[in-house]
Amino acid sequence: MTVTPAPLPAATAADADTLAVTKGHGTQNDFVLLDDRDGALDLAPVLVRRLCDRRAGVGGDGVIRLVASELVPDAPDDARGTAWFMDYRNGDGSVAQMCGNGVRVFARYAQHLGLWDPEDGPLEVGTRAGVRTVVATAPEVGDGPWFTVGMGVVTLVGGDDALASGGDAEVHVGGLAVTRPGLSVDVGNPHTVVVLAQEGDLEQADLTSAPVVRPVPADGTNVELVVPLGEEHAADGTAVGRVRMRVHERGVGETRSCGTGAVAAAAAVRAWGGPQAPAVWLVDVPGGTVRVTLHPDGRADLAGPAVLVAEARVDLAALPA
Ligand SMILES: N[C@@H](CCC[C@H](N)C(=O)O)C(=O)O
Repeated sequence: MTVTPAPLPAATAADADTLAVTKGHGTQNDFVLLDDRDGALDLAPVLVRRLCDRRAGVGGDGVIRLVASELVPDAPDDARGTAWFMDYRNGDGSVAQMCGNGVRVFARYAQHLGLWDPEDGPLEVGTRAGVRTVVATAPEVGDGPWFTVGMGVVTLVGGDDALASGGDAEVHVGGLAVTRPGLSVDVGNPHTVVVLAQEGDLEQADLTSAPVVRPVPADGTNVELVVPLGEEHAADGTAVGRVRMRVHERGVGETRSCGTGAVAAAAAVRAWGGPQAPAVWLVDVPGGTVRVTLHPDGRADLAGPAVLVAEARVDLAALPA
C-alpha cells in the first residue's frame, strides 16, 4: 500500500452516519484502525463488536484507536508523556492492556497518517501497559515492512518456584487427552504458555473454545500452545531458537498470531531450556513468523511485519444490531 496521508482529517473521522476506518494486520492478526486523534469518538463495546464482525462488519480480531495520550483518562503516568496512545480493544469489546502485533500496525498507521517518520527516530507509543518504543527495521521473513518494538520487561509470574515445578497452572486443551502444565507470563497482559510434546499435538488441539486454566486467572488469560523446533545459527553465529505456536486469545478466540503471546512463548521456552538456551527466537504462527529477542535485564524486543490493506467509510446504520 502506498504511503499517502489519509484523506480525512481526524475531526471528520466520524460524522453522524459514517466512520472512516483503515484495515491492517501483523502476521494476519487483524485490526480495524480508527484515527481519533482529538478523542471525539465514543468507542462503546457494542461498536467494537459490530466493527469486528467478520460477516456483517469490517472484520478483525480487535479495534485500535489512535488518540492523543493526554485525552486518555486511564493512561498510565508514563504513557501520558507520549504524543499518541494505542487504545486497544479485543473483538468482544473488552479492553486489553497491550497488543504486540497491534503496536507495530499502530506505528505503520501513524506513519501513514503523517504523524511519524521513522527517519526522525523511534515512535514512543502510549499503551495501558506503559510506553512501547517502535523503530522501522529490515524485513526478515515474508511481507514487509517490518518494525521492532521494545516490549518492556517480561515476567514469569510464579518465579523460580513455578519453573522448578514445571509450571504454575494446569491447562486442559480441547482435543488433547491430558491436562498439561502451563507457565504464567506477564507481557503487560496475561499469558499462559503450554509446551506440547510434538507438532501433531499442535494440529490436534481444538481451540474453538478456550482452554480451561486452573487456577482460574482473575482477569482471564491468553493461552499459547508451543512446540520447540530446535536451534539454528544465524550468519554471524548467533544461536536462534525456533518454536511453532498456536494461540487462543482472551476476548477473541483463536487468532492467526499474537505478538505478546510470541514474547511469552519465547520467554517460557527459554526459561524451561535453562541458561544455555538461545536469547533470540523465531516464532512461527499460522499467519507468519515473528522474531523475539530476550535481553539479560528481562526486557524483550518483538520484530515483525505490519501491513495496511484498505481504507473505507463504514455506514454505521448498516452494521449488525
Ligand atoms: N493479539 C495481541 C494481543 C491482544 C490482546 C489480548 N487478546 C488480551 O486480551 O490480552 C498481540 O499481538 O499481542
